[in-house]
Amino acid sequence: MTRLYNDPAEFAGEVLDGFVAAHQRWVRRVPGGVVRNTAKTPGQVAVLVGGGSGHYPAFTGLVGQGLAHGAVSGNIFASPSAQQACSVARAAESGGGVLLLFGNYAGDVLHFGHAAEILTQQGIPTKAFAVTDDVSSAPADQTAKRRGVAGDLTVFKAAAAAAEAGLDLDEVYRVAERANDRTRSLGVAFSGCTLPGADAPLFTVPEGKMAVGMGIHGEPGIGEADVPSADGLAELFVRTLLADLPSDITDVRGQRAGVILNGLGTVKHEELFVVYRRVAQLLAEAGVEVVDPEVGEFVTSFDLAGASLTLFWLDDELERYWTAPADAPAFRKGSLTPAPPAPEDLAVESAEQTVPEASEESREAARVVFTALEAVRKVIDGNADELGRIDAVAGDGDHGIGMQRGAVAAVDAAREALRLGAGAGTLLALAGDAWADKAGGTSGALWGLLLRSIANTLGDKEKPTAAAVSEGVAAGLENVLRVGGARVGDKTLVDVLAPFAETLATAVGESRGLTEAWGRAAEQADAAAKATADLVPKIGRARPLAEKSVGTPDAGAVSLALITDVVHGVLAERKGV
Ligand SMILES: Nc1ncnc2c1ncn2[C@@H]1O[C@H](COP(=O)(O)OP(=O)(O)O)[C@@H](O)[C@H]1O
Ligand SMILES: O=C(COP(=O)(O)O)[C@@H](O)CO
Repeated sequence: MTRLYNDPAEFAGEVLDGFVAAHQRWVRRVPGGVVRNTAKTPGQVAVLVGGGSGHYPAFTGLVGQGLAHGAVSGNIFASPSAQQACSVARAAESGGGVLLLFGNYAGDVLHFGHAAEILTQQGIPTKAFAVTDDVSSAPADQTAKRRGVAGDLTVFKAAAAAAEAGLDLDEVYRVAERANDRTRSLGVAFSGCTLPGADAPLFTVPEGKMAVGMGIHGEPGIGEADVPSADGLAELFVRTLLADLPSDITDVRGQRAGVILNGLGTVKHEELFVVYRRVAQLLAEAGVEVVDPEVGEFVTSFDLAGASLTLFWLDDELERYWTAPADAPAFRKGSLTPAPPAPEDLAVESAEQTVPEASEESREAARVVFTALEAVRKVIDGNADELGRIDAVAGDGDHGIGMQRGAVAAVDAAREALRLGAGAGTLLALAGDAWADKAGGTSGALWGLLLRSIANTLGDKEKPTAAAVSEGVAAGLENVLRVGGARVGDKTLVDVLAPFAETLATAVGESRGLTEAWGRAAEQADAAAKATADLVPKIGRARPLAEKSVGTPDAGAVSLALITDVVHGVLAERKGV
């Protein structure tokens, strides 16, 4: 149980406030996260790490000399937005480019990837890299599909030490890639975690059993076993990881490895030491020489009772970076010369917002779009708990909360845009950007993209026609497919968006008005959302839990169908746009 909180919605922000207040020697707060509070080294690559909140010391606790230059911090269990990553990167960079490092989760991949594009376009060369160390989340021949868990730390540490050593961006990226290729982790859990404000755990593990292959969001494991002794757990960990070696290691005898025994929440240091005692014996028996082992909490999941073991197979270069000194709030090694405090004022510019000139017809349409967004906010509010419940079956249970944050932000941005006299296109674009920024997560990125795609075809000059709306939805579908990489049948919101876009285009092609065409498409969307219950997920967080998800519809598909339905209501009331 997470007992100490104020307003659960404010939890992530308040964690950051307290963390910064307690660690001013290392960090300062900037919009989107934290950066080092020490002077920059001109020309050094800035290594930024990031992800959702709820995993301390990942990610903010790893900011400091020898480790990350900054951390981008999302809401609980939801990736931060591209806007947040850009803001932290601008504050942290010092002319050598930026490397963004994060675990391999759809939302993180989308937002950090987008941030890398934006920053590079703006003249800050930036690369993004996703860590994939969790052996239980995909087979050895599909390592790119694996999740990032406690092995985040070995990759962050190696890349950051390479940056500190003066390597350029391409070289630091190469080191991150090499460290990731040589990192493997396995986790287990004995009970689930409860998010602040929730009255039940996100998942449960039967009494006396442990979930094997547990992820850091409490994604249920790939198997279940009786709770073993401490030695039994050490044996499971070591046996599994020695059977999943990097491709360039055939014999472990004589190899050197960094080791992390990580507590995921409520497992005590004493228990970890008992497990580590046997891990060390087993590795020694296998002929593996352990270098700088770490036993403690490095990536957590609230009150999840669980642990993970990470092996980091070293070569000379990786060993140099693994053992290099570091000084961060939650990770210290060796000794280094303290850098002077940051002298510069990192205050981020906040420009007065303006909107492009719009025609009266487009401003009239903007009022309808605003009403539609308000209706979206209401329907999401009313269904947030149910969306969270559906998402928890095979995901991380945050879909309702994420959609709520996005919809609220979109309405606020749209209200401000109306006040400034925006046309329909600009209003929807600003609403989409705010949605992506405040929601984070996979659906935040995709909803931002979808709204922006529609906004682009509406523009601010013409009265939006049914054809323009339909083209915008089609462009949105194309962009979601391109960026998200899902296909129809993968059990995502694409399974609703595709038939919705197709039905809308057909009905508009038959010269139906927007309201009627949208109504037909919304009916189709509702049926398509229900039909996702029969599908087996092939992408995203639900994939490793494919069978568990059958019988429950996809959360993102359901929320999209709800939204198309309420927007139809608004159009019908207004007799079309
Ligand atoms: N690659 C993808 N393409 C399209 N939609 C996706 C993709 N991955 C996930 N989704 C959608 O996102 C929904 C989950 O949204 P959300 O809970 O906000 O994300 P997260 O899993 O990042 O917490 C899923 O139910 C699914 O509909
Ligand atoms: O939750 C996280 C990312 O999840 P998304 O599904 O990508 O939003 C974060 O905690 C791990 O970085």
